Amino acid sequence: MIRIQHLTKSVGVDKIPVLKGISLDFQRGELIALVGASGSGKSTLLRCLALKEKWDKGNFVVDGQDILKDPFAGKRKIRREWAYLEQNPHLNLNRTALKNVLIGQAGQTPLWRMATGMVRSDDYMGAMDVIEQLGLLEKAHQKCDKLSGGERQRIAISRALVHGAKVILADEPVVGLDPKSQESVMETLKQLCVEERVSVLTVLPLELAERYATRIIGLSGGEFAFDIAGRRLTVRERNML
Ligand SMILES: Nc1ncnc2c1ncn2[C@@H]1O[C@H](COP(=O)(O)OP(=O)(O)OP(=O)(O)O)[C@@H](O)[C@H]1O
Repeated sequence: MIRIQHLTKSVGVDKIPVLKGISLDFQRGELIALVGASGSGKSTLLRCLALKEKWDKGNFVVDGQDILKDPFAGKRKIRREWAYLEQNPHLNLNRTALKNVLIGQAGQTPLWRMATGMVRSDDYMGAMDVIEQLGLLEKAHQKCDKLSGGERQRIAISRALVHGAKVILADEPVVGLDPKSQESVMETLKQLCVEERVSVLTVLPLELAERYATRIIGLSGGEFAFDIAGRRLTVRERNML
């Protein structure tokens, strides 16, 4: 289980508070959508959870391990087991989809492997299995510059899974994609939650949140406005954002 308690974060020289005491528990297999107005703190929350931003205060416990108490061990666990997906995934466009999946990102892979691109044959089989599971088998040997936005996002998801992600943090993973690609990325994330018990915490537009998420959290001014499961938002909740 993942437990976040009283996460606070302020930014800039004036120490403007962006997250004001966020507390959240979540379990394996949940697909949680974060919704909220621009500037409400959604990206900052994901970046704090990915340990890409320093927390001002708060507790962060994952599978019983206190992540902030021993920052070295904590960072290692989060880097190994949590994947942070950005709107435009960082892929090496001159390499094939398969190579991108195999080689991984900084922090997941030894530097020599990133530089040389050398991989073991066992790893090939595992990566191809995941690529097939995500419906991209025929694209595996294509260079990433030939892939669509949705395919690139699914390659980034494959890469996260091959490198052992148990939790995926995704910041607007479908922004700029056509409706069909949006659907394929969202179906992929949903399938991972149901079948592989991966947890996904993602910033989404409201309509996709209502369609795909098992839980919707509304953020307003750095605080949770609501946290609902198994239903659509009421008019009152929509007005809170
Ligand atoms: N490093 C920083 N320095 C100054 N202000 C920052 C910094 N990082 C974030 N902010 C401010 O904090 C607030 C929250 O930003 P954040 O990116 O988390 O919002 P968001 O909800 O993800 O917005 P959007 O939907 O527009 O991406 C914004 O007002 C932003 O300008």
